[in-house]
Amino acid sequence: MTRARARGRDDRPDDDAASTADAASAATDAAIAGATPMMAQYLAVKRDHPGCLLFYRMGDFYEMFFDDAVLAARTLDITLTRRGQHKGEDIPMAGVPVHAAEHYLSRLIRAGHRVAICEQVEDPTEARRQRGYKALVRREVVRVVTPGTIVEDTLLDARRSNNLAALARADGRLALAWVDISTGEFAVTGVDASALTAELARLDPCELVVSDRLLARPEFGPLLGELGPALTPQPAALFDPAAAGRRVMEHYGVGALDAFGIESRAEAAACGALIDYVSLTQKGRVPHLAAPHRQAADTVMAIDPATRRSLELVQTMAGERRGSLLGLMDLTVTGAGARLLARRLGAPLTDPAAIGRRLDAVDHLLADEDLCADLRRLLDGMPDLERALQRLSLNRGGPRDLRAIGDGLHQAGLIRDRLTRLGASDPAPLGDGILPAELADGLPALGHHGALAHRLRTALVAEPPLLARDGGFIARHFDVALDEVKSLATEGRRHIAALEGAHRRDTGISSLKVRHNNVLGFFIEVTPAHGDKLVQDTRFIHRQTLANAVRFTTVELGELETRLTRAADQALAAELEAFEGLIAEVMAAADGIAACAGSLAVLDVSAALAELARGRNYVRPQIDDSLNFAIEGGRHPVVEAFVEANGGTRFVANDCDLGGNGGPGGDGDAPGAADAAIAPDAAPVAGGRPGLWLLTGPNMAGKSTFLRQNALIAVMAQAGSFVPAARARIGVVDRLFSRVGAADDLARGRSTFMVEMVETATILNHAGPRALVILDEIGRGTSTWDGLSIAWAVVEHLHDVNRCRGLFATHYHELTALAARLDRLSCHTMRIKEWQGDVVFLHEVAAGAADRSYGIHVARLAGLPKRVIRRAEAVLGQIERGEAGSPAAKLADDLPLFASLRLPDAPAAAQPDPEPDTEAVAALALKARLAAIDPDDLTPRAALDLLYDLLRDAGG
Ligand SMILES: Nc1ncnc2c1ncn2[C@@H]1O[C@H](COP(=O)(O)OP(=O)(O)OP(=O)(O)O)[C@@H](O)[C@H]1O
Repeated sequence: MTRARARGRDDRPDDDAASTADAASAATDAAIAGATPMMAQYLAVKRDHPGCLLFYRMGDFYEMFFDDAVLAARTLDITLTRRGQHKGEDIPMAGVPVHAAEHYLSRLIRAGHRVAICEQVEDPTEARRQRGYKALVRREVVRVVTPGTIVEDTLLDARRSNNLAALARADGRLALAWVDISTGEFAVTGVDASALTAELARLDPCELVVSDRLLARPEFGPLLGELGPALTPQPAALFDPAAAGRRVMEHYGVGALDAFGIESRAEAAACGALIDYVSLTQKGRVPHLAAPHRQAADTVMAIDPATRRSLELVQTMAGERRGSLLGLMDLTVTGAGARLLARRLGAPLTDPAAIGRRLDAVDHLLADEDLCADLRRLLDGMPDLERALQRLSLNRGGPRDLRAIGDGLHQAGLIRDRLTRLGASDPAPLGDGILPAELADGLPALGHHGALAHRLRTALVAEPPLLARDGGFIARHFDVALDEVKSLATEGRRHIAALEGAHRRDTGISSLKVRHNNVLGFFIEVTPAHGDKLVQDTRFIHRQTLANAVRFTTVELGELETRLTRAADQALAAELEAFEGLIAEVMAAADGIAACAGSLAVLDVSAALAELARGRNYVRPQIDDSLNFAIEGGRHPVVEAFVEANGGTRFVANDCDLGGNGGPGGDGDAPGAADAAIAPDAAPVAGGRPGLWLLTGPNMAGKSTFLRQNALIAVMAQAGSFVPAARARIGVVDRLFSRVGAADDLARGRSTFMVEMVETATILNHAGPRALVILDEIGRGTSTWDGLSIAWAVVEHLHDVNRCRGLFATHYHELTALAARLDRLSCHTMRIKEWQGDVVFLHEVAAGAADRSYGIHVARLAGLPKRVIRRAEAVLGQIERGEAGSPAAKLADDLPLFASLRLPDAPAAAQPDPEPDTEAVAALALKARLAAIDPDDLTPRAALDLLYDLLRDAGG
């Protein structure tokens, strides 16, 4: 469903939508009436699946007609042709071969389309036998492929979740439910309208199902419309809370929703709508889904979409995983581990005890290097249990998935053995070798599957084919009857070889061969030179003459073939029966297998984070309920890796202390209720510092890097990872805001400055005392005075109203004057050294304020022409010299901003808004222009032109 479609409904009442749908349906009915039987069947199926491209099965092809064909030809770059006529007009047609359909499907889905797969549901020969030569084969849609309902490996990214979400509203409350069909995870949460975009940004669903009625509401339509092709409107009836609740209870066979912690009718509606939608697209077949897990709204750190983007948590601004925080941190060795790590990083926790549990596991595996290495070795190459299970549960799996489950469960047993062996053979570095809860709790799920693993591994050959219909996947000795049928087939092949030998002897043609193809079956082939000889021989029946071969058959060969085919059919039927039986055994253990897969993912993530901490020298953060934010020797994880990988200088570590005096519960050193989460060897880090740092310093000195690294450290720590620092103590951050770097949003008609202001407004309206706010160069996108005024007021607001922890980087050095008045604001600067007229960036953060920006120095480094640099230096010199008592100072004096500096207690609204002194501005500009002239550089002609210009500008 496209954005245009979704948008189009925004301002349309439901009745109109219904009447449009009725009109479309009436038009289709009329079209069906005049069509050939096949076209009538096609049009009827198409009518029943609005909004979908229809893949209509014709023999070995899926064919598309009319507009579908035109669209598919354009998207897939395939030939657009014609097939017959409809109402006197050619029917456009495009087709894709069935064996390559997945490839084309993936491209259509990625392009935002939905595809209904319409299969032949009876054998064409049977149809003709029953209903005559012209009988039309029955066809049905067996599945609707949408971005959120795919499970095939070729269509999925192994290391990314594929969330399908549903948004519901009931009794004025909103709820979001989401499921990853490829893994079976299912969760639901209540959500505030104000937090909806943040929540959707976290889940990053590839498809969002929403009722058309909700979409028609002005407060949701445009907002959700921005999700573009991922939006799937559905009739409001799908979201009826009572019916949806019943659907959930039915699906799980429970009598009440309390078992899942589902609290509101909106939550029930979202869960039920999701199950219904899956069932609709899978034509009644719902895959294995874990029971919905209810996530309380405040258990994860809220991070809005702009912050996620600017911090490049899971992908860079350019959309790459490489170069993002996840790209750096992801040392997992399994797809399930990678998906779990991405989820954790996207949703850092806020409960110190839960974070501590994760950190304990990392700590343990960091200390026990052997265990960590063994786990990673055993996990490496582990099949994707979750996804194999889901494919099997949807009847879309193959023998390879069954074998994957057998191998995965077997490997899980080895991992369990290795974990329980701990203490007996290991030095047990943490004292007694007892596993931390995060790892120990997963142990039971890893066991108990030995018998099933053994059965699957003995039933299936080591490398089975992808599709069951190809046969040849059941191992020898698994089924005596099958072995017998198979030996018949093998024997038959021996008989054929013997027959070939006999015919060669009889005819004296040594080049005679018995061959096989799909059209003729088995046949005898000789070269044309020997053809006549066999034609004369009555035992040989002529079948075909080609340029370089003549083909025959014999009665004996025909009989042998029949015996062989029968044996092969029997063998395949027996294999398919065994296949179904094995799937049933796997599905009976589905919950246990899913739990096992979950435990393996946790182990993979814990071991990967331990490996990361070891390799990069990260430390365990101390997380508690205070309002501290004390980082000693912090580093930017990604920039550090980049600087060091490129043979540059070492990354300079910096402290950041936003300790929380003055805030609620904000005693700097009191660890609060979360002592359990504190690392055993951690000593308290100094607390009680002001909450807001104003950071000034030259361009390129490392301000943005410093800002970002502190935000990233908070994310990493609360996601349960060690952090790049010498020591870190963090009172949980409940919301993270970052406005770093500028980007315009032309698609939404917003300029760079507008985007900056919208994002700043979000922060000022939502940041509470537990938030961490990172603001970089607010106000730079407009004129100097406007920008400075805005930055000034923003700092005051953050300090007085939001009272949050924050870092504010700016080139407006004038802001440092605020520190005298705002007690929680302290000034810091990036240190540099001036040496022989050059500037050396030390990348060190120190107390104090910068006096200049050295922008011209950076411009020189960037290679601006010498002439421009000289001119810029002259302009700057003039402006700086003119500061005292000059028109510039007068101008500054007149501005309301500085007036408020002089009278800090006067309410801002009471200040008059004097007109700027335009004459002073003109005089200043003229002076700057004159100072920038280098007479030796001018030709006589240019000098004359300049003189005329100056006279004109001066009004002469
Ligand atoms: N602590 C550090 N140690 C080593 N190199 C650093 C450090 N911080 C920053 N750098 C290097 O300096 C470069 C510039 O840093 P950054 O973009 O943070 O500067 P900035 O002060 O924000 O600049 P601007 O004001 O121009 O935006 C980085 O790309 C990085 O290579």
